[in-house]
Amino acid sequence: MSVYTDIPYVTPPADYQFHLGTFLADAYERYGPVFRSTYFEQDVLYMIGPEANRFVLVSNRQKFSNDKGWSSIFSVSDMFGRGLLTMDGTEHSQSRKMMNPAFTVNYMNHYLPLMNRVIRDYTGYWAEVGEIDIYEEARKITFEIAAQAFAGLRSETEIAQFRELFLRILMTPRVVEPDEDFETFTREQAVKLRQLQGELHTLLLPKIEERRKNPTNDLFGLLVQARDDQGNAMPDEQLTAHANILLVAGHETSTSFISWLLYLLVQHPDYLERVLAEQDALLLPDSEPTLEDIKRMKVLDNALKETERLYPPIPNGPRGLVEDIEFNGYHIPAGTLVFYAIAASHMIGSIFPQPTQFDPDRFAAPREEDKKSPYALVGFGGGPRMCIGLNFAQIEMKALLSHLLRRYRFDLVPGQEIAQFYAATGRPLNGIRFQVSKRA
Ligand code: HEM
Repeated sequence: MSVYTDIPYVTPPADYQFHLGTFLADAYERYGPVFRSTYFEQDVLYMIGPEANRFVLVSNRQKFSNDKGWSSIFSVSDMFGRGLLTMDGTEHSQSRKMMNPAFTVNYMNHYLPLMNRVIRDYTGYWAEVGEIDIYEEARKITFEIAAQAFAGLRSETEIAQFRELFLRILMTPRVVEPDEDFETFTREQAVKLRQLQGELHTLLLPKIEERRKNPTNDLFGLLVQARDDQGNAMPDEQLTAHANILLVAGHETSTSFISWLLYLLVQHPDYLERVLAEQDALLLPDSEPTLEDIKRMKVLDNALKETERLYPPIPNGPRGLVEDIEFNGYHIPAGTLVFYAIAASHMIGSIFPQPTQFDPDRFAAPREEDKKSPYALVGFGGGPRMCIGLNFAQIEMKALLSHLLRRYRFDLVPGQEIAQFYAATGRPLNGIRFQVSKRA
């Protein structure tokens, strides 16, 4: 058994945040499924490929802490409190059990009318505007849907206030403190953050009170009524932290995903034709998709999977190791910061041939490349901690694309520099601009 320091160290190129997946997949070909590197000036251990993903997400998952991953490198708990993404152990499994019923496919019938309404309100005028940045526009839509669905906010003023507070929290810069070797918040910033969190909490408290008096069956209502195995309700702080984390995890990721999905379809007109044929067969031009329609959109489904593979909004799943492990002949000590590498796993040529090519049919029978290698496609994570918002996100994205593609024609505005940039999440760095006209 080799020791930790024997694990190869791979120096990232200066522009690695622009081609994280291919850079790491090349290193995987040279060094195998485990190597050390640096991300955001912090030492990390990459674990790559289906076996590594299964090891982290399923077979040895108790030895990996989400909180020591997400909160140590990206300060998620400092910014938004402890929600599902950053909990561990029993605290996590109890909360997840309480929330699961609000995220099943069939429960999506509760959210679909809201999604359709927000989509229609925000996109109805696009042909008149003529040019849009899909990243900017999709963010407005996903934020509004998430604020209404997860935090019960209704009025424009409340949602605007909420968005403003969120942005101020997300924009609080982290620095490298003299006594630390990684980025963190200064004491002053920590005080400011607590104040902003207090304001978020104050905004949500009346929503909690309303739901205590008059139970509702939206997600926030279900959380307010939920009881753990001992019959205890969640404290207010816990309820707001959950709502905040759902909003953070839920809108940024979908915004980036929608932008790349539209971009890829417009760049591949032959496949777009097939998506349009499917839409026209299922729906009239002005009708709104039902859950049953959405479940039947198989051609669009495969385009979603290919977008997940090529542009996963979360490039790595960070974990703090809480027990020593042995992996691939190495002894890895507790305390190591591990990334299970999502974007890189998707670029392994022996699993996904010609991995940089857009080819949604790789997911159709008989090829089904993802099914032949379980845990190779992990854009939504995997195992018991797989993204709880998977159904919500997929239905929201398919409803939006269905709405847009049946009504509009999209052409890329020429001369733009289009690039994916990865930090904690990925996004098209300069947005993606389209000319929009009514579909003939
Ligand atoms: C395209 C959209 C989305 C993508 C690509 C995505 C991706 C992911 C990934 C990769 C994970 C696992 C992270 C890890 O293992 O460390 C995750 C977890 C999570 N996601 Fe999503 N997500 C999306 C949408 C959403 C939505 C809409 C919600 C809102 C409900 C959401 C809420 C969460 C939560 C709460 C977790 C933590 C689950 C747990 O640990 O039990 N996500 N997501």
